[in-house]
Amino acid sequence: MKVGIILLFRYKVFNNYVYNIILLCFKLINMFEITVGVLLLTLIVWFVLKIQKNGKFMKNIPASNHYPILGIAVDFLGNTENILPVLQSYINTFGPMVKVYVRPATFGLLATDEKFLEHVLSSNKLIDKAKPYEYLNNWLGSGLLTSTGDKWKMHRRILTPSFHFAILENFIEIFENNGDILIQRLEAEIPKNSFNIYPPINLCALDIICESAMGISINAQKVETSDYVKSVKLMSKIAMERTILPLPNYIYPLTPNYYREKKLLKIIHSHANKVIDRKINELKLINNGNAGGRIGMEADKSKKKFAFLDMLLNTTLNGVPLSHREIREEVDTFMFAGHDTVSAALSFTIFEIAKNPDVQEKLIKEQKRIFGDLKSAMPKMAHLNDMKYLELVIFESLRLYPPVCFLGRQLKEDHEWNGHLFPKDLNLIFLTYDNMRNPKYFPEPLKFKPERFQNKANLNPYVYIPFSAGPRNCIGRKFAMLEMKSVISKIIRNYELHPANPVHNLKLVPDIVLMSKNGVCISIKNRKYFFVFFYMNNISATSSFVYSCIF
Ligand code: HEM
Repeated sequence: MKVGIILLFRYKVFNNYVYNIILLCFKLINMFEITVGVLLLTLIVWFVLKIQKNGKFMKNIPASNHYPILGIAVDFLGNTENILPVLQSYINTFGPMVKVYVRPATFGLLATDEKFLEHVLSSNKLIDKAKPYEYLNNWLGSGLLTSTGDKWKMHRRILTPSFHFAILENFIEIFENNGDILIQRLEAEIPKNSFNIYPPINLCALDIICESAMGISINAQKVETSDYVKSVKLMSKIAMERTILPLPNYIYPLTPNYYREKKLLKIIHSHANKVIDRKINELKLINNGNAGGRIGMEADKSKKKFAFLDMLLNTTLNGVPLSHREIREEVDTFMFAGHDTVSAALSFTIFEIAKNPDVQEKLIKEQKRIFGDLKSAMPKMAHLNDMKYLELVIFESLRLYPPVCFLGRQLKEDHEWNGHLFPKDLNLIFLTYDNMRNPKYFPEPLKFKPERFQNKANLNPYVYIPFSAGPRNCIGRKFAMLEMKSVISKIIRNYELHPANPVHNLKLVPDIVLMSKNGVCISIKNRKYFFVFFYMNNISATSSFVYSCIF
């Protein structure tokens, strides 16, 4: 072709100018070919070296089936509904530790081995979160859930006192008041044979986290502006979709999810900013002596027991207050972690109570023992602590439907354990959902049996870990337990819970937090009360043991 062009030039078909342009094009094409060649060669060398290096590690650990380039992503078929069954099938087929190929020449380790879980989760060194947590970065930044190293340590130390017993005790009134609004809203559902309990509970949990931890009432249950709630759901879904199809970050901006995420983040961040601004204004008023004390903040400043957002706004590190961005990242983190997990746990627990009349009957006897016939009693901390059977019911629900189904860590250096050598950068995925359904520890694992928690022999602290374990366990676990007890106690004192008609089967999807794709449907009737007192002393004693094991 080149010769043809030279001949055309000779016979004056082209002038000099055109000839130079054509030659330049050829040079560019040559350069492009060389560059592509070099890149391909580098890729092949990288691939071979990586495979050789990988060969050193995890030699005796079986690998799941995988496909070229896409790895195990093909098994998920792009649908988050397939995540749990697919991962469980790997564990069932290959055992409690499985190598899973996530990208060409890059594998992760899927594990349910409780000894390995204990080794990693109890470590003060292995605290870095796995790569997929990065997909939350645009949303949660480096808040407590996603951060690591010194920043995480510092923030965990600052925030731990805001979940102190004395602070939580003040929150009970908030749980109760918002529970009352929920009870009123549920009245409209009485005539229905089936309704989804998740949305009203979700709004109630959002009101509770905003009013307690943030100290700001947003009245989500009354005004029903659920843009924030909807955006959180979609953001979680997007992050999970990115996890099962891990495209390189530079390709992400070419996908529709990138643009969806941008819109959602605007809504979510502006919600967090509004909460912070309102709080700052309120603090200014208080400092000017124009407002009284608030729930969630101890009157005596010297005791330094502030609720969460007061704590963040009052904190200085080396004399410098936290930046607005740092505060917003923590507000986003706690708002999400504090309402979505609890909404899931509450809905699934209520679903199971509705399905199991014997469990409901025992719960009611316990409520009557504590409150007599008082539907509208306002529980105090002592009452909530006394709800031992309800505690067992919540434990059992968290076992079957753990709002957080897996935990992830990344190794920052090569690591040896039990004769296995694990490479630096390896992502570890712990499928705790499967641990808590393991028949070895929980016979008849799919049955809802709260009494199983009376038997302490069943409780390996690294098998039953709905709130994780070790230094990175859930900071809000006591808050969550109290909130759930308060809300469930109120619901069952006011309503009889029944299964939906037609029967509703959950479709579980781990969109970061476990959800049911088709809702959590039940039906309710007004509860008719009879004056009966009942004592359940034996249940009280054993469940105290379970409680002390977990907390
Ligand atoms: C039933 C309710 C809840 C469940 C099942 C739950 C579960 C968990 C789990 C499993 C983790 C570890 C996550 C990981 O390692 O990736 C975690 C961490 C966390 N949770 Fe919860 N949680 C609940 C409620 C709450 C509440 C109410 C709050 C706040 C008020 C909260 C705030 C957090 C935070 C900030 C972290 C990160 C802690 C750290 O890394 O230091 N959670 N939670």
